[in-house]
Amino acid sequence: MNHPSSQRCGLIAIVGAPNSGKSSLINVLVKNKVAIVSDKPHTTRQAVYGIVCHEDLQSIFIDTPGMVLSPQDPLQNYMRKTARQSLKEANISVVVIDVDRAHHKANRLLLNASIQREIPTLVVLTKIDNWKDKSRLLPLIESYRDFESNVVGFFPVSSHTLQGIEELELALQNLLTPGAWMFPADMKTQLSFEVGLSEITREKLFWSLHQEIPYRLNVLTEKWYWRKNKRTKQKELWIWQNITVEKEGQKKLVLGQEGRRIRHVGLLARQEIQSQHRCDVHLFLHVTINPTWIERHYG
Ligand SMILES: Nc1nc2c(ncn2[C@@H]2O[C@H](COP(=O)(O)OP(=O)(O)OP(=O)(O)O)[C@@H](O)[C@H]2O)c(=O)[nH]1
Repeated sequence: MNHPSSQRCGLIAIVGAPNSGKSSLINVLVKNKVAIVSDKPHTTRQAVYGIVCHEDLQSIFIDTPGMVLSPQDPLQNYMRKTARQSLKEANISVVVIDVDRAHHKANRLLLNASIQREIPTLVVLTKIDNWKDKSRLLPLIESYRDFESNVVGFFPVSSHTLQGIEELELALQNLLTPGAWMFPADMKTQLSFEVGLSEITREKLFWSLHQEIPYRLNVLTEKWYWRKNKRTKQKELWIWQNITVEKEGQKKLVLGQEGRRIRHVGLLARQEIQSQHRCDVHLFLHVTINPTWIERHYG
């Protein structure tokens, strides 16, 4: 690590409407998968830190849950509070706007909240790979003209093609202020090992299930340990996870016909954990019903 006196550091909140592309952006900025991604809203439930160190600089990106305008249950309430809290803690904010949903009410709400905090605010217009005709971007930026004098700038990007990412990285690095690093140089996220494992399985469930059900379930890593295989002498990771749903019908959907869906989810999760930890993985998934898990967890 460099000498603390030359270090610069910053907590950068990534906020935006649900499904706007916040987690995808963080993964690209961190150059590591720290946050799970899916095409369903409310994939991110808690603040996830993605930490990047470069020369004297440490950027700590906070992935936040999509801004819920009218919370319908304690989980959505918790998600809304988490997004607001992250904005309070941060010293830089990035408001992520999906170009195809540029006028989502959350965008202006978050821009106002960030500007009120008097922290540098960047507007990221993401998913520009979806637009062949880039001249459409100008009228979009124009429609946010009233914020122009209060924001650092508008940054059109794509987390898929990486277009515009370098410009965004440079702008963010220039905003980091002198201060000792908050995390060790080799740390990529604050999530614990077992929460990271649960998130991988939750992502595969989000991919595999239809709109509403993924949101109504939870994954908990109940037990895990490393073991050395006596025959191969290689280390293995053994994991037991519990998937909680609210109703019998949801359990049936998670299991799928003759258990096909849960086996597929298990296979995808196992493959990702194996490639992350470069070892054999044994993953056991169990589904239980608890009609009040959301109230118990978040109420
Ligand atoms: N075409 C395109 N799709 C993107 C881009 N960034 C994200 N997506 C897609 O948009 C969807 C949502 O992405 P996420 O990164 O999970 O969005 P999020 O804002 O973190 O979502 P929540 O946590 O649910 O609020 C996924 O299907 C992504 O693959 C992009 O730059 N281009």
